[in-house]
Amino acid sequence: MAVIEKETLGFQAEVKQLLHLMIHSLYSNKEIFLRELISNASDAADKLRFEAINNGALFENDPDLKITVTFDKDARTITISDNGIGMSRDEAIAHLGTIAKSGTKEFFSRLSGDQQKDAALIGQFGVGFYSGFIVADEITVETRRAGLPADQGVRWESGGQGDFTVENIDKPARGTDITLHLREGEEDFLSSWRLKSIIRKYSDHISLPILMQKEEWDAEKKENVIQDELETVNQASALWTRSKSDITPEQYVEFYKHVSHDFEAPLAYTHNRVEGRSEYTQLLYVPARAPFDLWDRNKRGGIRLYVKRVFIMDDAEQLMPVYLRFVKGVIDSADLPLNVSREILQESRDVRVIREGSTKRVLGLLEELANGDEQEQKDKYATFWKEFGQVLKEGIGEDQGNKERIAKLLRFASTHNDSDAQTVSFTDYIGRMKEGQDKIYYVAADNTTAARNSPHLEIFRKKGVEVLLMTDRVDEWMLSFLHDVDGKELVSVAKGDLDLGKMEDETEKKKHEETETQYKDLVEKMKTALSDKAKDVRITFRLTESPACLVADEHELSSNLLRMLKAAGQNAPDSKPILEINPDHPLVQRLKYEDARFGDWAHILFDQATLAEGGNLVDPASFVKRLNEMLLAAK
Ligand SMILES: Nc1ncnc2c1ncn2[C@@H]1O[C@H](COP(=O)(O)OP(=O)(O)OP(=O)(O)O)[C@@H](O)[C@H]1O
Repeated sequence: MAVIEKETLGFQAEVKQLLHLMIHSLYSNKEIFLRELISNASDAADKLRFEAINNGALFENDPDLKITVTFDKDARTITISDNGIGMSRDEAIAHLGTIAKSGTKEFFSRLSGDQQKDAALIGQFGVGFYSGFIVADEITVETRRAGLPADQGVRWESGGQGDFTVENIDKPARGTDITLHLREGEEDFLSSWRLKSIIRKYSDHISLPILMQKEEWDAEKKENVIQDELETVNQASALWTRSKSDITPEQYVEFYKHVSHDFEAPLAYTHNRVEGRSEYTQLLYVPARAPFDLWDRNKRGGIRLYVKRVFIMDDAEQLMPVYLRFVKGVIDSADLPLNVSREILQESRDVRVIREGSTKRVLGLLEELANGDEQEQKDKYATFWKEFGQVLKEGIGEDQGNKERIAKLLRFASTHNDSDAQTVSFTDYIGRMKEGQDKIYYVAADNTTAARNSPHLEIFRKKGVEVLLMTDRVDEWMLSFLHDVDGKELVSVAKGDLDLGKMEDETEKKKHEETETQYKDLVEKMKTALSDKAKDVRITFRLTESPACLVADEHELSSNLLRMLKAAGQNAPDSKPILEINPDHPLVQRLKYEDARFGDWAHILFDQATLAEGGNLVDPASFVKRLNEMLLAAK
């Protein structure tokens, strides 16, 4: 091949920013660099094993995959070597000079300059290879991609400032050696004991052997790494294949960090082997924090698929439904063929069985937290709900089979308390239902303040009936799939004719009928005056303080949903609302005797009701003009 000279290239701007931030905010947790580099080495071995399924020659007669960690006190270096897939020149430039991760833009936009907060964000984003620069002021990577000839090795070097160099070298052994030239003051790491204890702490779960030199080496040994002088410092078996009783909680946590690239411990996990019709092992985790790309529904995989312990793919999205896209972990199938592709996964019956089983497992895990008696479980569920509740709601529409289980996991803000936190479940609500109440009431609005101030709530407040506040964007979409819970119909307080069922007694009903007759003429007159705005006008008993409110017809989209659709630039059908007026309000009573200005009054009532529920007026200027005229007329 044509010899390419050594070239100097600049880091992508984001890499420079990340490096700077990392060095300044992760110094209190320096040792994680080793975990990150070992994690990459292990991934590189997984990738080689996978590619070798169809091309055994890639093993180059060296099939025993391993990671070796050595150090040199005099040269002040630590080297992490693997005989995994390695990198070509182009790959080294792309992978070690840019960040090609989803959520990158979001991550940078959230940085605040506050070191503590940013350190947490970096941890969440994942630092990977670049974390080497926390302890090193120079990193040399020597690598050769499996299958390329020995003269196509690559040396990548950088001081972690603005640029790096790449040049071709001879590298007889495939794989990657990463040498860290330690910064002044970091000599602590040049100790066999220290390195071993870090590896045991963070990387014991790695399924390949991690070898370390037993003691300090003299010059001769350094020249030629002698295998006999190396010892394996980890258990070197895939964690999920071990029996639960042999795995410590710390090991579960570290394994999570390896598969998820998260710095924080997970909220909960479930590990089990399924035998019978379908045979697989699952180790699934619920993270404690939403990733930056949670809302990217295309980037949804957190599951690594293995077949009989051989890594097959990352992000195996077919193994989890979209609404559980935050779940991370490993699924190891004994039934799938090793050469399984994403296309085959899509059609496979085995995959369907695994997805159904895993979904049930995750829902079970969430139920354990949600229904747990201990405070720790309650706190964890609250965290889960805050981070992932909105995504879980998608499941109501997407997973008919588990709809009832998911509904029980939902949490809402409610008029039962003054908090905006979503803590009330349907079960809580049903347990507090009033005598004679047979429906679950909710109000949908843009935010909890608007929801609480909705005039539609007045009668509910008066009667002491709880109303759930639906303020998340997905709520109304979700509710179009959820009509009842435990046989109790879900009813919007702003839709259809108000039906309080048995909560209204006979005397009340009779009184209402009489009032309706009294107001018949007024209602007709208003219908004519507002024919271009309102679909209908009617008397209501749902208001106690406000003169009027708008409601949507039973089967039409609510005005809140229409507003959201329009704001999102979607085609929303133009449907007129129904105006309901409160016969007990002095303004409405006065209208009975109004003649000259009747039309103006009617319009003002209608516009007011629109404003009260957070809507926009079609013709605000006319509203203001009418209002001013009224104010002037009032002496
Ligand atoms: N030892 C290695 N062998 C082969 N390729 C490697 C090795 N280390 C890193 N790479 C390549 O460099 C890429 C970038 O690594 P880096 O650790 O920065 O990110 P990552 O592993 O993709 O994700 P994260 O930052 O979340 O750890 C890897 O995806 C991989 O392609």
